[in-house]
Amino acid sequence: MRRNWDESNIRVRPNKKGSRPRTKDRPSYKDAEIGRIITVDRGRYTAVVDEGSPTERTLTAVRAKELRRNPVVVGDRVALVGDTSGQEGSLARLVRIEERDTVLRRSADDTDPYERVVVANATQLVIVVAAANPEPRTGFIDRSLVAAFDAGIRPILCITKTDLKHPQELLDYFAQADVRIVLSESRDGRAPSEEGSQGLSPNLVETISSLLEGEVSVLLGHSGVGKSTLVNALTGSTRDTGHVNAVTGRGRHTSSSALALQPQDAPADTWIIDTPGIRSFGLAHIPAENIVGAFTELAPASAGCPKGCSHSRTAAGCGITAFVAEGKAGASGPARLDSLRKLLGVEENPEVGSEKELGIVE
Ligand SMILES: Nc1nc2c(ncn2[C@@H]2O[C@H](COP(=O)(O)OP(=O)(O)OP(=O)(O)O)[C@@H](O)[C@H]2O)c(=O)[nH]1
Ligand SMILES: [Zn+2]
Repeated sequence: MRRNWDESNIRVRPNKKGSRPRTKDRPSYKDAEIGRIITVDRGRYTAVVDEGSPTERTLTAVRAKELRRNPVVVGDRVALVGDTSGQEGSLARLVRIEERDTVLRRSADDTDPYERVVVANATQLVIVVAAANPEPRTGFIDRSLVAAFDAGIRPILCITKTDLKHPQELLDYFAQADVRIVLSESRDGRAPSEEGSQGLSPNLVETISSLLEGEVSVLLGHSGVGKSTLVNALTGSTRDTGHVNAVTGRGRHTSSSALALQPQDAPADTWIIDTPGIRSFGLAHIPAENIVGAFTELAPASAGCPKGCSHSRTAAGCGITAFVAEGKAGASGPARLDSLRKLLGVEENPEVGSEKELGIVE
């Protein structure tokens, strides 16, 4: 059964005439201020109101009863009432979640379709992997691409540590796929955390910054790939203190699973959402056609499949299988199709098919 935590699941019962509920059931909160949620921490929400205006404030809020069980997540735009001064000790009341443009979701794993909203209103998913140390895993990247496709947000693959190794295999693997790839490396080939290292070059940081400008970008990556290095270079903050407008005074590693940061000198609508608690996406809630759809170079070939085709190795008349066999998906076609089958759960060889790398933590 598909269960949603999304607000779309909560329906307001129409009154007898079938019209909208009476006004008295729908407080309008005309004086409410609209803010963006930047952290969620044990029932306390941190929001920035009036982004980019001279009166920009970061404030703490608690949810109002009328929100019922609707989760409020990082990236949400919310209506706030009560004490919205943002002064120390002040507490606002969060009374409404504005309609979301996008919703990035995940399941706990690939079998339990119980899904959660990870981040709202993101426009890009930046998948960060290292060229080496740790070795990149295409399965993880493909899985993340599926999550982005399902959410309708643009994926960007950022390959770090290219000073250690040129990521030729990865570039070949994604040669036919519709995904933007950015390479990042430290200037002098030394780990940026090393004493005396020159870190990332200003040009590189500028290139990446321009990709993020005006976007709400979710950064996702395994531990050690250089995500903090990147976030720090982009936001001008230092590790563990990376923050926004220096107002909340909280470190990066709160118990929250995501945190929105604002790069220095970026337009007010530019946000980077770091996801320290999320290592990968379970895909159980995603329909098969969206898993196929994320494999952009293979998906069109599914038009030639019989109805309900599993796209497995033995599926009769599978258009994708034929497309790849004819070499039309390029040299990486067979490897991409193997990966697609794993994510679809139709890989006959369980040795290959088991994807036990999820390691999702909260
Ligand atoms: N050679 C090289 N090392 C890098 C590069 N980027 C990051 N590193 C090093 O890789 C190590 C991990 O980088 P972090 O930025 O802490 O990685 P992270 O992904 O944030 O890891 P967690 O904080 O564990 O989530 C550090 O020693 C960095 O200095 C790079 O481009 N080249
Ligand atoms: Zn097929």
